Amino acid sequence: MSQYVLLNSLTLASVYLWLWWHRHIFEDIFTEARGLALQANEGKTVVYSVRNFDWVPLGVPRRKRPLASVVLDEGVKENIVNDARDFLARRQWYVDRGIPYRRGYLLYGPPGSGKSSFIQALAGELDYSVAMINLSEIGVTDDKLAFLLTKLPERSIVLLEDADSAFVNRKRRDADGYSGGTVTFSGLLNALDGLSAGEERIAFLTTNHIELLDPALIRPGRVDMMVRIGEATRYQAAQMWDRFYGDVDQDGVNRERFLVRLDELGLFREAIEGVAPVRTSTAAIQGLFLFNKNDMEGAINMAEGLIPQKLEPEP
Ligand SMILES: Nc1ncnc2c1ncn2[C@@H]1O[C@H](COP(=O)(O)OP(=O)(O)OP(=O)(O)O)[C@@H](O)[C@H]1O
Repeated sequence: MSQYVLLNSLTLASVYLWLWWHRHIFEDIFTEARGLALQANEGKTVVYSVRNFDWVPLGVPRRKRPLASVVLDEGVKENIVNDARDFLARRQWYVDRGIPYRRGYLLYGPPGSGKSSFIQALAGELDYSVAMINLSEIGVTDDKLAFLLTKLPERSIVLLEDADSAFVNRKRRDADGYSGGTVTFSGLLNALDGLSAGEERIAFLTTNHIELLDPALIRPGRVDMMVRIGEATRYQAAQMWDRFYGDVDQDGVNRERFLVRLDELGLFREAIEGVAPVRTSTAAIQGLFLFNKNDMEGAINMAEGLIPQKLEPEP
């Protein structure tokens, strides 16, 4: 029996010795696995969403969206991209002054104007992932938000969608003491600058309802830059045309016809007192061009469809 125990101990000792001797193999395996994972995600943007109390990749990593594919009004994209780049280059500046290394952006405007698309493209450009939370979702409570922000995936931009819902919830909570299992105003502020906020972070908040937000949000570190991403402008319509038909409309004659048609429809006219201006979204223009792939004439003829129609009530 004792011989058996001795043999077992010797075997165990030699296994440990072998493992210790070859410990670099495991380091190599981990390094290689990490390298392979990085390689697999090269040229891709990982988008994380929340499942229970964790960040999980949403589907497979997407091919990086080129910044050029998001058409914002003149200079808007460049301003934000330059600001983010400048922030990333100034880490030491923040450290030296003991300032939390954080930057916050608020993008607001109507649906379908390219806010989310731009954030995804920016993440790709900076080689970051996107960690996305929809604040209007039931179940995303203050505690959960705070917890999730303590464990953001490495090199990720945090995207807080529907920021206005935190303010709507505050009103609801003030009225009946119940927040309905969603994030409150103080929960959002804590997430942005409380202990859970972490030392290092780029956050984007988006909303369709700027009028519901509280000015307390606009403080350095919480929101440093506010940008309206609005309805399509003439400049954007022209740029989008070129992206879709530029190779077949090299002299731009049809682009001009398209823009004149939009002018006739009153799309870019200034608001006149008492009359709401007619506007359309960049998403709608993209839809029109997708429907008329390789068919410029079709796109011009169907331009009227860009004007939002009022839904008639059912009889
Ligand atoms: N400015 C734009 N440039 C390029 N594509 C756009 C633009 N705006 C909208 N799109 C297209 O329309 C669709 C919706 O856009 P996106 O989700 O980015 O809009 P959003 O402003 O974030 O909307 P929401 O406020 O409803 O979240 C996407 O397919 C996107 O490619």
